[in-house]
Parts: sequence; C-alpha cells; structure tokens
Amino acid sequence: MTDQSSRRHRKPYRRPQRDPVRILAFEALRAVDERDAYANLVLPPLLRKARQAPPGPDGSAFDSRDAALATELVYGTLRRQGTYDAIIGQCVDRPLREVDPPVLDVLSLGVHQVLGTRIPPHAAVSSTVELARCVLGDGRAKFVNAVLRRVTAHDLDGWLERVAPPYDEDPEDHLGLVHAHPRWIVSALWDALGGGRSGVEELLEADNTRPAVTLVARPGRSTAAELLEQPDAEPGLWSPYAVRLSEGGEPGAIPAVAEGRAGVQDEGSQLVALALAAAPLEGPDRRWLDGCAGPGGKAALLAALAAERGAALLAAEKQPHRAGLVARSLAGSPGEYGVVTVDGTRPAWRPGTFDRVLVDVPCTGLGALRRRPEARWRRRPEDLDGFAPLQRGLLTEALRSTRPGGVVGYATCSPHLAETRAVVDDVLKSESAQWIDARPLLPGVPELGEGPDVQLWPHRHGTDAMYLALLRRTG
Ligand SMILES: C[S@@+](CC[C@H](N)C(=O)[O-])C[C@H]1O[C@@H](n2cnc3c(N)ncnc32)[C@H](O)[C@@H]1O
Repeated sequence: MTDQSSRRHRKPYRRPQRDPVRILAFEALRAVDERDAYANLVLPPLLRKARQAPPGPDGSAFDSRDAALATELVYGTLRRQGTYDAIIGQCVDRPLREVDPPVLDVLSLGVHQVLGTRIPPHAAVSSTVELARCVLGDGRAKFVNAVLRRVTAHDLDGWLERVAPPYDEDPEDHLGLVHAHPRWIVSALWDALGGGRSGVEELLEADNTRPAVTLVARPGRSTAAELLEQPDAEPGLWSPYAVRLSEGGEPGAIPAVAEGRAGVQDEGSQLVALALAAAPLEGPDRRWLDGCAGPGGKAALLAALAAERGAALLAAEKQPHRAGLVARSLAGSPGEYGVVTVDGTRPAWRPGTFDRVLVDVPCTGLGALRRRPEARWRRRPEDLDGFAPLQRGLLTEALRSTRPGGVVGYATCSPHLAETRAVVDDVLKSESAQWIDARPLLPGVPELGEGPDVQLWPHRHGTDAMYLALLRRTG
C-alpha cells in the first residue's frame, strides 16, 4: 500500500469533546488522590470557578444541574472506590497498582457512571473515553475504552456476585464489597451496633447517602421559625433548634447564617451540646468549658445556651488556626466568652475550675462517613492507637478541671468501641466520677439503647453517629 492510499483509509482526526462536568470531576478526584485533599473542601471552589467560566463554544454555561451531576460523580466514585477497584481489577490484565493513578481515576469515574448512575452504559462509556482523550491522550483512551466495554458486560448486582464472597462464607467481606466499606470498618461498626445483618446493612447504606444540610438556630440569636422561612426548609427531627434544608442550597447565603446567629450543624452535634447543658447540677452553674472547641460548632451553641442562664463559656483549642475559627464562630455571642489556644492535656487553669465541661475529642470520624466520601478508604485501624492516649488524656484532664458535683460530657464522632466506652471505662479506673444516664437528656429520641451513655446512628436517627457519655465529678 502506498503512503497515499493508507492515508486515505485512516479515520480523519476528530478533536476530543471537552465536557466541563467530567473534567471538573476528574480534577477533584486527582486532588483527593494526589494531595490527600477532602472532596467536600475541594469541590466548592472548583464549582465556583466553573460557574464563572465563559460559556462554551455551543453557548451553554455551567449551571446548577451540571454542578449537581459533577458533585454526584465525585462523591459516588469516591464512596464506592473499594468496590469499583475490585471490579476494575477483573477487567485489566495487570495488577491495579501498575495502572497509572490518573488512568485509574478516569476508569473509576467511568465505572461509576456505568454501574452506579442512570446514565445509559453506551453514553457513560463514550463520555468517559472523550474525557480520557482530553486528560490522558488518545493512546490511553483506547485502554480506557477496552476496560469499560468489559465492565458493561454486567450490571452492578452481576459484578457484586462475581467479586464479593457469599455472605455465609465471609459476612464482613461480603458486606464490605456490597456496601463499599473496608472490612475492618464493617467489623467495627457491627460490633458497636450489635444485632444481626439487617441493622448493619441499613447503617452501611445510610453511610452511602448524602445527608440533608441541617441548620442550627442559636438560641437567643435566631429561631427555628426564622430559618423555616427558607424555601425547602423543614423542622429538624429532634433538636428544637434544628432546621433541615431538603435541597441543600447555599446555606452561607441565608442572612442568619451569614451573621453567625445560625450555623450549619448536624443534629447529632446539637443533641450533644443540649444534653450537656441540660444535665442536672447542684450548686453554681456559671463556668463552662469546651475543651476541644475547633472549629467551634458546639462551642457556639453552648455559648448561646450559657448566655441564657448567665454562665460564661471558655473555648479551648490546641491548634492556633482552629482557635481562630472558634473565635469567628463565637463572634457576636451575647454572653461572656473567651477563646484560648491551649493543650487540653496540660491545661493552664486550676483543677476544679468549671461547672460543665465538654470534650469532643479528636477521633477517627467513623461516625461521619456519609459526609466524607474518601475518609473510609484513607483511615487505617492503626489510627486508633494514635488517638487512644490523647482521648484518655483529654477526658482525664476534663474531669480534673471540673468541680466536685460538676458535669463532663465526653463526645466522639465515632461509634468505634475503642474510642467510646473503652476510653470512659479506662479513665474511670483512676478518676473519681460516676455515670449520669444521658438518655432522658435527649427527650423524644428513640432507640438510645441501655445507657447510661448514648450512641446516635445515621440509619436510626438521621444524624451522624455521635457518642456521648455524661459523668459527674465525685471527688
Ligand atoms: C472533633 S474536633 C472538635 C469539634 C468541635 N467540638 C465542634 O463541634 O466544632 C476535636 C478538636 O480538638 C482539637 N485538639 C486536638 N488535640 C487537642 C488538645 N490536646 N487540646 C485541645 N484541643 C485539641 C483538634 O484540633 C480539633 O479541633
């Protein structure tokens, strides 16, 4: 064949089509993968930039439907990463670790569209191949095309039958692959929840569902009624100060939120602050401490509650920049308050200074997996060992900072038993304190277990899985 005839038969070159939604989703995945960024922090500026960009060649601008699709693609792909990796592993002829990370990100985005959305498979494949041509080049786009065609051979259930062991053979691995959680997290959640298969499946599914945006009307500064004037606003489920925005929207644009009279806060966090404030107390009730205050959500609610009864709140935080966030969150609080940068395991105040103390300690965050789609794949069981001494140290000093008869709330945003009951039980071996039954202090909230501590759950209460133990200082 002459040069001329081969040229005649070659397909004419066609430029790849740039799809701003998929390019944005790819950029977000790269940031999460390369820089260990959090998707919930990376996405908003990318979406803002896309909205401000000039319209494309066809005259279309990036609108709210594009933003919703990009968000769903990023969150869905990250959340199901472990399951998608197992499926991709069956469709490539080499170990996954030998596939370049950007190629794997494009493949995962494609698999999510094929198996996890209503986008028709052929459209999912062709849009992913176009994305690959834009961000990886034509050569690697061919590889993406070949792999995704293999993925389209089955639907998600078909693939799960192939990659997950039967439940009876290995329940944790089965549930981990079907509901996209690492095995060790399935085990830990199951231990904390107790019970049989259906409860843990409901919990794992709830972790895969994005939560509604919940607002708190800070008492004395705003009211739920004011927030309910927003379109798509509904009363919260348990907290009298909570309002849910079913459409999410832009909470920062609501005047009460912009002015700090209200905030964005999960109802579980609201309940923790409300229960601590409602715990019965004899004697003075003037000095409150939030010993782990950053970024200041619970501190702002506590400050408002303290102000209503003439008490003062000290908000302590070890990290200077997070102490700055606390100061911002408390700005405009009506009562007396202070913010200090301090290590709560070596406090600067005298023992027995406070009447009520909250320590909402650093933890694995396994109770908030629905908010952080990538977190479950990043956490390691060894992380628990890192938090253990700090959690014990902070609770010990919180008790020592409290006067006899005063109340301490120990809270975590993790239901892992090593971070909840085990910490409290250990500290009670050396500190003088007794349990307070926290359940009556969350009025109307069902299924709080046998007490005296409480564990909230996304699938039961629609909240993050917050844990709260209330203790009274006795000596
Ligand atoms: C789970 S967060 C608290 C969330 C906060 N209560 C809220 O509702 O916004 C734990 C906080 O404890 C802080 N922290 C970590 N070690 C600390 C220490 N030794 N002393 C005081 N704060 C500490 C972390 O920087 C982090 O801001």
